[in-house]
Amino acid sequence: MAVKIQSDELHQVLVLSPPSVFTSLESQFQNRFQFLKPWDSNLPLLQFLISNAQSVRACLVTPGDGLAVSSAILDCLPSLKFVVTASAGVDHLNVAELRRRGVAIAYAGNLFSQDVADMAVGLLIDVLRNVSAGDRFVRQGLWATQMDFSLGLKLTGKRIGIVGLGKIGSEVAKRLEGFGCRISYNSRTKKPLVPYSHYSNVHELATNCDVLIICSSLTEETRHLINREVMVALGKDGVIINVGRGAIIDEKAMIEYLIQGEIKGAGLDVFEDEPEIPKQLFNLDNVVLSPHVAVTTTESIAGLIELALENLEAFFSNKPLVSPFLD
Ligand SMILES: O=CC(=O)O
Repeated sequence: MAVKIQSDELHQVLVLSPPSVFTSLESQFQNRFQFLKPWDSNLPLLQFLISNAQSVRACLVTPGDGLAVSSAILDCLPSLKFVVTASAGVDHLNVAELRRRGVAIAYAGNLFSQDVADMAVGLLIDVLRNVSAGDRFVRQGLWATQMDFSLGLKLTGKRIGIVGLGKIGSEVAKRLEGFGCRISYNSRTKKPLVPYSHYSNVHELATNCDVLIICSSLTEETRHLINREVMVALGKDGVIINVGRGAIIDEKAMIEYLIQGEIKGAGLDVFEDEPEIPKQLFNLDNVVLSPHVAVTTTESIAGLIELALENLEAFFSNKPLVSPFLD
């Protein structure tokens, strides 16, 4: 659906993060909004904001660029009333501080859920059936000379533990039911209408599953939720898939356990200190690595731009936001 232009006025919007999905598709915002881009200036960020952004009311941010929307930044933006993030997760925003300052937040909501769920299943099949490892084996010319390519593991019938049964987790469950898997989940409270087994304790979930799929958001409660004890409970044939946030897993412990064979394998789209990846992971054939792209498809990015435009239009027209982040 095309966004209707409400007025001829060109609203200024600060793009806080360095060149991103928003700036690569800037032409779609033109005639409606004018981007203010700090990185085009030689001034340090805060100085740029003090000199140029005093009247800016809205800004766009993307996660994963190491730039948290800190109090120091907000202090330089006295007129800011609206932040749009290009993400479903909001762990890069200081939500409490934004709330305190009366700044509204719009986010991607459920826009990416199906794509992320597809990726989780893709990573799981890859880890279990050695898809990427097989690709390396063939490309390296080893097929004709070596007959010992490792056996994969069957997906059908696997006991899947979903950590965080929100929209993404539910989409993962739906897909894996189709593969004949048995689904359980961990969340604070049991969901009344859900047919899957509920474990309020992630350790118990791991004890009763072959695979853990991390779909939750990163909060102080979920940081390092998947720790050594949970990995030991998952066991030597256990597989971990992470499409949530890197820091939900104790990454150092996981790498140690992957090397020692204490868990079987992992499929990882997110990392604790991304885009910095621990080098030990590069040598592990039982790990599939992905550069935090579970959310990004051509279709999802088109949807994201449309959503950002609709949210900006709603904000500047004093209408309800299309995808407000409400906690
Ligand atoms: O990880 C990506 C997102 O939070 O949208």
